[in-house]
Amino acid sequence: MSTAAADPWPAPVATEPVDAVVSLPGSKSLTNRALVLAALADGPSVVRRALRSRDTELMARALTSMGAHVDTSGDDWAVTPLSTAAADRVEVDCGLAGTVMRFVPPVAGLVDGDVAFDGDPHMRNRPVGEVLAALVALGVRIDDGGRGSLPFTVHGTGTVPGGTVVIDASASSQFVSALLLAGARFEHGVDVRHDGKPVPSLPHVEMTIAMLRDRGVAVDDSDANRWAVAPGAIAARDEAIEPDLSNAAPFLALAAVSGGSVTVRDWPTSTTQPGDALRDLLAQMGCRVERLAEGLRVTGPADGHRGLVGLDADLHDVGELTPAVAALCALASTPSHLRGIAHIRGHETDRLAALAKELGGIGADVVEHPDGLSLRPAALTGGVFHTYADHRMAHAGVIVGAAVPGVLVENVATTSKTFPDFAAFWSGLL
Ligand SMILES: O=C(O)C1=C[C@@H](OP(=O)(O)O)[C@@H](O)[C@H](O)C1
Ligand SMILES: C=C(OP(=O)(O)O)C(=O)O
Repeated sequence: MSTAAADPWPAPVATEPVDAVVSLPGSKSLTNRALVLAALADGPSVVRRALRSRDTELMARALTSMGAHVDTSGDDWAVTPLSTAAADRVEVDCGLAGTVMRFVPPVAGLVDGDVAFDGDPHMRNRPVGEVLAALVALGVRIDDGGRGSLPFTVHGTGTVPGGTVVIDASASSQFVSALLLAGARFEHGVDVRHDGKPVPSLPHVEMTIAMLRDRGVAVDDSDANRWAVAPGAIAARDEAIEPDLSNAAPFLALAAVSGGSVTVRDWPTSTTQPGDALRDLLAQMGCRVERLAEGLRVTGPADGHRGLVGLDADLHDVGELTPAVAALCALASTPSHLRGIAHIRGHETDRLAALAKELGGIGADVVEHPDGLSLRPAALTGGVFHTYADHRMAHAGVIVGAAVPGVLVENVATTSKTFPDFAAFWSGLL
């Protein structure tokens, strides 16, 4: 049962070193890929330990409304694939989920019927035009009123010719993943070539490729900036979802700021999740990071955040870790420079602007750059920390709030995008 947290929410302060072992919910990125692939598969699938959160429930609903079936009643979600029957006019709510807005339109092309997409107000600002233009080039009819953004309608016919397409995926790796996930079901497969500034979050493309190969799909990624998916069946799978390693960031950060230890159970020994980079980032900041039989344990410096050293890092590949990492940098005792993350201005909010404003608002010495942030040590104070409906801004707020009395996190409930009952879970650790 979820309980409504106060708004703004007084973030609990870690008055002593936290010592905790936590089991975290499943990965958003793995769950939503597994659901899409199951909907396109050659038989029924099971997605075990699926993440139950707003983004994954929106995905389950989108696929079900198009004619697949996702049974979300238990922890293991049974998926019956899409049928070839015509769908009635279907409406897909993308919420604020990039994975729904980008991954579902190629699937809609494979449905015989109209699928209308819209989402939260801010979702209309998040980029998707490259995916729509690519689908048009691959033979799908789309009406987006010439905007290249939500709302739009995909007029599916049940088949997509596919073939070669050139896109600029510098705004989001999800553009590439979207085309690859459904590409095997296009008549000629898909051959995606990227032309533009470097693709961010490339580990997420590697995650897509690994999941496709695991389902028997042939993917050629031997050339940089080119991914070719051969036409063919996508095998049904029974797969367990790993814990969400990006959502581990605030919990491991809690060890770092309190000078305690937090162990995340079931940390995979090998993974495609970019959150695995936290091991290295936290070690660079002065934490002890150990793999134990129980999971991954992070121990903060003896004097907590005062012992943290700043970070000079290019986060281009792992941009979604920026809010939590920036919060730690604001608390560190030496300067930091986070670079290579211009693209996170297109995330749930403009994260560079939001972090500069909100961390600055509680006393951080932070400078916003076109592609990053620099932070220097400063004494932080309490105050309201706005989240802009961004779950990871809420994570940043609770991290600084664990170290600094009087931080009030506005709309902490927005964490439900990728984590059920976050505020209650967090309070239980402090
Ligand atoms: O494919 C995915 O599951 C994701 C890709 C990344 O998106 P961008 O490439 O837009 O950064 C990441 O930030 C997002 O949280 C999840
Ligand atoms: C960028 C993110 O989400 P989305 O999948 O909505 O793009 C994120 O979770 O940090």
